[in-house]
Amino acid sequence: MTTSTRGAARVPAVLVLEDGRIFRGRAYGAVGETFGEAVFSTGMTGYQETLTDPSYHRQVVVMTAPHVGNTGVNDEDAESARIWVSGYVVRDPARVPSSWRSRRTLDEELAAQGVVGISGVDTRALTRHLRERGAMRVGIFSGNALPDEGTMLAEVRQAPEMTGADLSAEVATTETYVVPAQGQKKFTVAAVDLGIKGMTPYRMAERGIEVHVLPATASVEEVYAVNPDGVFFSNGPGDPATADHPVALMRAVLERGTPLFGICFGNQILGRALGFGTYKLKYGHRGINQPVQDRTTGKVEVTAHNHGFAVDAPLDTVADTPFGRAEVSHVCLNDNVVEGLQLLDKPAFSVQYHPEAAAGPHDAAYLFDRFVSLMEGQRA
Ligand SMILES: NC(=O)CC[C@H](N)C(=O)O
Repeated sequence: MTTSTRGAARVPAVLVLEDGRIFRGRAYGAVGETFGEAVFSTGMTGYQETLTDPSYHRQVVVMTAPHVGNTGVNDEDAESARIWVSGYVVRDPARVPSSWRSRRTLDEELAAQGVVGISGVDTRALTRHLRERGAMRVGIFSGNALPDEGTMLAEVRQAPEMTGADLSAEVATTETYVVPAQGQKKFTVAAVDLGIKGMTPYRMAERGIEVHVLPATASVEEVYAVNPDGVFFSNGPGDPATADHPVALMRAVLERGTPLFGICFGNQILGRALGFGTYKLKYGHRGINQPVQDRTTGKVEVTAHNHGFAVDAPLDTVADTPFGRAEVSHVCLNDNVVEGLQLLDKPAFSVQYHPEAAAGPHDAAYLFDRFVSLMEGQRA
């Protein structure tokens, strides 16, 4: 059993929002200072997957679940090789984790990876504030001698904004690697890594797909050098309005008519490739309990989300695009945000949420089967 050292718990910490609101608490994880965009996640569980999701790069994640760290940190559930959140905000951290898989406490893991957090925060009040005012920049400062409030606020206001941030290259692989198909190999997919989560190639591999994960900077030639049956565009951090290279790459794939699937950032890139705009949501969707309707079947699914931007596409008309007709295939039932796109004249579709479900319910796993069907259709 692992027990927490809880050494940092006696050190004071302050959370300073860019609009001047301040929350006081205690250090959690590493002691120091950090900056990012304050966002909240409504997942009751799955914190290890959240922390290691590269799409959270440069974001300070506020957990709305009041009790965090209960199952410690294990060696199996990370979605990438490191924690990507720039800061972590919790109300009441577990004092002693309890799970047969736990190897370390969350407090220890955050400290070991140098991630500055804060505990003892009224996360309900903070979340309500972010819902009212929108996601904004934030700083966490911990230590026994903290700067005065004016100095901290000035530092927060100097931190970079999420709008206009081009971050994929900071998180994506620089070398191509292959995730082998499980069982008999049926298809080859070129997956463009914009910040991919580990579960995504795994979901393809378990369907007989050999996945070649390529850097975000991959050229059209590099994509087609693997002789793909399908091309995949991953999730990733940052503002999709900056993703000009992936948009150009995707247009080349659409031109050739290769089956195409995109998740999250990949959905925003498909939106842009088709000529739609993207925009920043007031406070985004993050968590594992978001209702989405698949308009192609009418079915409602409960899904995992992590997005701060969305595609601006017409909800009720079929759009004419440079690649033929396109429609909104999925919509969020909370706020009517576009959650999926599909082309009617080409084998291409995408969703704004996370069918790989890490963490989250498995309702949307059928989307990987849809991708397989597109590749089968292309061979027939
Ligand atoms: N998970 C993702 O791919 C997020 C996409 C994009 N960075 C957003 O916040 O909307």
